[in-house]
Amino acid sequence: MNEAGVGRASLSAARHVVVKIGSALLTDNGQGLDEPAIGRWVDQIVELRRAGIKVTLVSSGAVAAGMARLGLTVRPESLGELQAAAAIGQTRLVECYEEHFERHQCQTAQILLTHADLSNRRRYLNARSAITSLHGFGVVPIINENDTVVTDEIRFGDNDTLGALVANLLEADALIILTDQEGLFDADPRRDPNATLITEADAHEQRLVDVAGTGGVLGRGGMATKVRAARLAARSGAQTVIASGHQPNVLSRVVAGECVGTLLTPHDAPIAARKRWLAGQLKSRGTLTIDAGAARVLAHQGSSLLPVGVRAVEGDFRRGDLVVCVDLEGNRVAKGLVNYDVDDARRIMGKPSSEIERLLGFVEAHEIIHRDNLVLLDA
Ligand SMILES: Nc1ncnc2c1ncn2[C@@H]1O[C@H](COP(=O)(O)OP(=O)(O)O)[C@@H](O)[C@H]1O
Ligand SMILES: N[C@@H](CCC(=O)OP(=O)(O)O)C(=O)O
Repeated sequence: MNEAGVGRASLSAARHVVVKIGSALLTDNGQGLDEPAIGRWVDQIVELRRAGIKVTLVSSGAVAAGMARLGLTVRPESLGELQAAAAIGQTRLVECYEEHFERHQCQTAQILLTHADLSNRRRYLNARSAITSLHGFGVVPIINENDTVVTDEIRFGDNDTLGALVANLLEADALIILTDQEGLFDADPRRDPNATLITEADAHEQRLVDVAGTGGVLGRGGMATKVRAARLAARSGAQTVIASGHQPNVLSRVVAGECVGTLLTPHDAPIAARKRWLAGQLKSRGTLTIDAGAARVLAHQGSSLLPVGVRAVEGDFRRGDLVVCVDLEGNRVAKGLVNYDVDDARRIMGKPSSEIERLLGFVEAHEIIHRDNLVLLDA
């Protein structure tokens, strides 16, 4: 266990885990769902629940199941056909889980989320309270991306990212990513037979990004999105384990603290819930260019951003929207919720806060972004 209270041993204290099962694993050689394997994961999830651990499942497999039902052997390229395949497959996917959970008299619920659901604070909180209520009823939530309504610009695409954001949303202790490999290797084992397994690392180590490659034919993101997911999950203090879903009793073994797969740990204390929500946001509505002094106090003193530190304003945003702060060289420094509409922000930029009233006729706040609504970005 390290100074942040993480490590294999602490996994045995986990009370809520998010389990993500990837496409590469769920499909039986590309021939539809591997239903017996799904049955085995369900048995393991039920085991965890009997041990008093809440489990939220993030499952891929809709497109793969839909392809099998449509008799397609190649993943469709057109968005419409992919969405159709997902719509057909999602019902089969959830039905399959339901049949297996019913063997244990355990109920399930389907939740389909889009990026917009997690980027709008109200919808985010609604999703959280619905999932929390499901756990209160003893039901296992099964989450997937709502593939039939998303377009390329607004999709998570891979379910690793979705799993991490769900771990943030629910403040889960761990994100367990089950895939078709034993874990993260120091090279893609499908290409390099000498690749060795990384058993444990800080999620933020640069070497992880260097070794994580893309996915296979059925999976979307490969290891690159799993490492990114571990970093996102770390923001709410969750540890991530990447492990093979083919290993017998993998879930119980991970939660028992056994050395299976790759453990990626957070190195910082969890940040406030609101900041975690901010950290998960992908779409910004504008950019504030800030001077060197402002960049310094944001990064080193945890200060709010005042209008006086803003040099330029771009975009089309309203009060409350998410904007990115860049320094004079264009490096992304922070993102946060802005207190003024774009035109007002332009009028007050570079000015002391004491002049806001004279310039606008009202004062919404002295800061252009309050530090509670601001999160720093990794360099
Ligand atoms: N360094 C690495 N270690 C392990 N697997 C890797 C690595 N780099 C790339 N991969 C590939 O990532 C694949 C798993 O990702 P992906 O196909 O997206 O699966 P999933 O659908 O389970 O998310 C593996 O089959 C493997 O070939
Ligand atoms: N939402 C998609 C899953 C996307 C996907 O395959 O993601 P991943 O399992 O992370 O490679 C589906 O259900 O087909």
